[in-house]
Amino acid sequence: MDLNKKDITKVLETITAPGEGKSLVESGAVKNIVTFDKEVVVDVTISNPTLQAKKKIEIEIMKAIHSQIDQKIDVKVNVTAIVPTKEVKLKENSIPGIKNIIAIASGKGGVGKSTITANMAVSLQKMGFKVGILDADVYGPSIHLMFDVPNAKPLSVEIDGRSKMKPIESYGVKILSLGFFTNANQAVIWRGAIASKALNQMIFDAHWGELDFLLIDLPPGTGDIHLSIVQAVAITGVVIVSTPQAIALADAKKGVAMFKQEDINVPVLGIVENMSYFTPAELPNNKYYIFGKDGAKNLAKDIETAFLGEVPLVQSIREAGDIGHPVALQDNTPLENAFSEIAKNALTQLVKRNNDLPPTEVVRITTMSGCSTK
Ligand SMILES: Nc1ncnc2c1ncn2[C@@H]1O[C@H](COP(=O)(O)OP(=O)(O)OP(=O)(O)O)[C@@H](O)[C@H]1O
Repeated sequence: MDLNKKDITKVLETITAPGEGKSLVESGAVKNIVTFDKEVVVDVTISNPTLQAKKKIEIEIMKAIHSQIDQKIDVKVNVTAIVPTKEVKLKENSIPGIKNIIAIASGKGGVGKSTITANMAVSLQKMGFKVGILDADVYGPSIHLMFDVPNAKPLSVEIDGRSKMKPIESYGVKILSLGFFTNANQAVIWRGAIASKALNQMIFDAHWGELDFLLIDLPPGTGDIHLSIVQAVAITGVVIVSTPQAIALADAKKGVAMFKQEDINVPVLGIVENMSYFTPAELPNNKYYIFGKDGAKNLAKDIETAFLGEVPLVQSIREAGDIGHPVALQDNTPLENAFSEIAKNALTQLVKRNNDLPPTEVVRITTMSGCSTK
């Protein structure tokens, strides 16, 4: 029996592309099919970069060809992951060299927004991406502490005849934090216009170089700084962090509503649930749902956004943050895996967002009573 491309295409039409709801053929995932005698080579691309996802699709294709055509066919599948390096054309206020800007927000304070930002950055860096963090948390910048560079002072470098601020690099992640410019012992005076100006400088007068991702650690709540940032840069998407506690969820909902507001219109990539349950070190199989169970998961369902994953309340996460060595730096531990799963899920949502939606526009305030992008 001679194989032909048409038969193989028909088989591939019966397989759904991961996370797409369309067939591999319809979604454009099939890049090439070569048939020769009893051999077939299929090249496909998927958005999930994990080995697991690649293996899964490879096996699915093999099984389908064997069961629908012939067991004896020698099937070779080449799976490539499309990483979101496709530059989203930011209409204006883009930062040259930065491909995706992801804001990390929470409604309530202290829910672990900075912890999630730091660990997501490390996970993405470990996957081979170029990552930067802008710590815009005016009320309590902590990224410089979590990356063990508490006293670093960014230097100025000359780029094309202009003086630029050079981010501090730690664990392969480039960092600019309001914490570099404030004294930890003084009350935070970065407020309103001063904070906005400092942020603008850290965004536009910094030499970030080439970055796949710039993560912005926002202050908690839905205040002026958020507005300053959406006016300053076009944010590709926002990740919301919440604990499962009702009061945190209510605030997270407000945060989501702000980003989804027609005039602001920043796509929400999904929700991360932090402090999902407590597991004591001496009882590693026990889970205590201190703040309630599945709250953020249910919220994600309610507001039709993706659930990106959960992180337990574990003493070592707090300790790692305090000593400036994020847990995601560990190798093959459950916590490292939890954070890398969250990073991968966020990536999948980002690829989807970049494929399906137009570039985000910056927000312009036109009247005192509201905002407008026009
Ligand atoms: N999953 C966790 N397990 C244990 N401790 C955690 C966890 N997540 C965060 N923490 C700890 O809780 C505290 C608050 O976390 P973090 O600073 O990340 O929160 P935040 O939301 O950024 O706070 P803020 O509102 O001040 O910006 C920190 O001491 C951190 O180490």
